Amino acid sequence: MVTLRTGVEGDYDEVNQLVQRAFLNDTAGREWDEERALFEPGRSVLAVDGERVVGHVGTYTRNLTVPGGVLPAGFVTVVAVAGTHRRRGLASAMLTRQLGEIRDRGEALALLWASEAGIYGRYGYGLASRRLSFEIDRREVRVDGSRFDKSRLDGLRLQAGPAAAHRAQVADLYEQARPARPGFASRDPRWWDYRLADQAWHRGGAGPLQAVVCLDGDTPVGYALYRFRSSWNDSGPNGEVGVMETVAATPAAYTLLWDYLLNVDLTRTVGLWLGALDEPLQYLVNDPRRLGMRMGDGLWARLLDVPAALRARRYAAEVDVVLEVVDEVLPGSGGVFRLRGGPDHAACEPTADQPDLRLDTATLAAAYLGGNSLGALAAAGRVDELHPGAVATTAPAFTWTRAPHGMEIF
Ligand SMILES: CC(=O)SCCNC(=O)CCNC(=O)[C@H](O)C(C)(C)COP(=O)(O)OP(=O)(O)OC[C@H]1O[C@@H](n2cnc3c(N)ncnc32)[C@H](O)[C@@H]1OP(=O)(O)O
Repeated sequence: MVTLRTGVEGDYDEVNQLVQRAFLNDTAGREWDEERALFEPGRSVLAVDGERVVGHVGTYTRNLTVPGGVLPAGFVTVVAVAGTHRRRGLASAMLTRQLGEIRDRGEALALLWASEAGIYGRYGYGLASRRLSFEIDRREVRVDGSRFDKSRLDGLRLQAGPAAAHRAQVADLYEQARPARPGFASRDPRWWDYRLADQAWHRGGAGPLQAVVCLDGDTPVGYALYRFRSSWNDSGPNGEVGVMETVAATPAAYTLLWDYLLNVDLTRTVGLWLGALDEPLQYLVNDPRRLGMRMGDGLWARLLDVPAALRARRYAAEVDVVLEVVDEVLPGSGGVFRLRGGPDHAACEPTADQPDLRLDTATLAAAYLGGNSLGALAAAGRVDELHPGAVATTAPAFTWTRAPHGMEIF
């Protein structure tokens, strides 16, 4: 008989074996130091068959940036069920229990990256951000100097080297940028160990992790993390630059960093898999079509305490609306709520007033980070307009200056 239990410290190795098998990974030669340090056993739900671990869902404790605010969230991870025990409801049982536990800790939302996009909608998760990936034929693309005032680059310089050598500068810059970008997550030292992990298997056939830091005088104002992949063919050099993340405090720093990344001798391709939907690069180059952009799904969000989540963010325009939120998985998390918000305030409480809009919790989650328009969701039939005109007055408030950006898989 399969039962569920909370994880304990000694579970890591068996859980990890289960997870690696479920993800079809070849584990030969891999060490797990960075991943092990992130394991929060008391936040894991395990399915056990006798002594054997046959299922697992995990949660990390981190803070998430939302439009105009930062809030604690449950970062859901390593969901796996043994091949011998699938399609009998184990993942559903673990994921539902986990959502209740996250809510009981006072975290207003859960967040995850989905291995397959068909899995999580049934549990009330909505696709809250999308990513733009780039595969750039770098010889065809250049930063277009005619599009900006080149004098803004005066005084900037670059330093490049192994990422570990630049860790302090990179972490400081990320920390400065984090509160302003919805989708960014807090990174304590364990998360930096994980982010900068550089064993052979982390490299995926490319070289060691590199950093390039942009300095204004002596002040760091931006960085990029990347790897080179050396390659040659009959025509000569065919190397790649694989960009992991770029963070810049100013447009000038961003411009100089990309100019550097696009101009590495002996490379032909520059790739960025987890770019933002509003990645400024697309507005900076001579030939955006050659950036090889493709859209994919990003962060999935699940609201657990609707009023707390709606109070935690700010709104691009003044809004006063009554929302009926339908939650069939966790009925206690749904209800009718009045939201009053604006660029510098937000209040949200249950109300007995008549709703203006009715939507399910996954639809509200999809709009929550500002990455999807309520108008577009309404056009898909996912929002019922109970008060004429309520979509048009509410939708602008839920947008934000920048698109939500999930820059790292957790
Ligand atoms: C946040 C993350 O970690 S994402 C990683 C998810 N894990 C993986 O992809 C690893 C490989 N896959 C697995 O380990 C398992 O197949 C899991 C965890 C995805 C599902 O586990 P199961 O115990 O089989 O799921 P369970 O039996 O509870 O099924 C729940 C529902 O999800 C559906 N489902 C399961 N897997 C998938 C899928 N890959 N795509 C679409 N639907 C799926 C089932 O059909 C079922 O639907 P229903 O409610 O309409 O009947």
